[in-house]
Amino acid sequence: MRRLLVAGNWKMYGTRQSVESLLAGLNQQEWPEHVDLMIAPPALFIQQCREALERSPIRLAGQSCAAQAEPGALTGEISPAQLRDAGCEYVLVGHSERRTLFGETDEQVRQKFAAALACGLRPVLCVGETRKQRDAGETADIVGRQLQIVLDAFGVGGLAQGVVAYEPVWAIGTGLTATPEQAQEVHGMIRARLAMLDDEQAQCVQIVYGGSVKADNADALFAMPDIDGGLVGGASLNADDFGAIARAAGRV
Ligand SMILES: O=C[C@H](O)COP(=O)(O)O
Repeated sequence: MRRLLVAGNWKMYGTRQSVESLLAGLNQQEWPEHVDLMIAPPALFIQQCREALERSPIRLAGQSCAAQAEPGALTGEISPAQLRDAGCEYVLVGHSERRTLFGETDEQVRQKFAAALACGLRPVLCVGETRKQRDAGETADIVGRQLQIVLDAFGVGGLAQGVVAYEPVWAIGTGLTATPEQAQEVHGMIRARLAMLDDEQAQCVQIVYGGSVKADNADALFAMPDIDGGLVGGASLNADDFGAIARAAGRV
């Protein structure tokens, strides 16, 4: 039986003060047992989060990382080794905002996935199609290609050391959530694709959904057989909402 993961991606939001009050709110929540919890704050706040969440089940993640594990002259980058050293256990790779706004390629995503694994981090591989691609019936091809680049290098076993996050780009930050059925269709397709290569490992891979997950749609999404939790953006900036989403995962 797979555990569910509820992950918060704070993106480029927060000040020291707002983070302090968000962390205080998170520490007042009742967290469900048997659910993995993680937040990805801006790197500047990782230390602050680590200290405040010392006694919390919430684990930490980087929002991205450099494509190499070794130190180097890469101004502005953060290596996966540095994230690990700072107390992170996860790192997002290939978030659609990195792909579309910063031009990250599949090859760079593969390198980041590799570098994260080499440093003992669990990479969260983000995949998903745009509205235009969905309307053109290309969802399976796009998501399949984004997965394949990692599968070619590491197989299903390598992917199982991380997490897959299906995030339809058209549902991110738009309030337009994929219906549970739409999301399940893609999650099921991903699982089937992995199962063709290695059924045993495929059943172990956590596939989480991201795209306007809220307290009031989380139950329906998490009830789907191949939706193993959520990658939550906007709603993770409110401690009560994030807590409610985590408790929805606890009810599965
Ligand atoms: O990483 C999180 C996703 O981009 C979803 O963001 P959202 O919940 O604000 O739509």
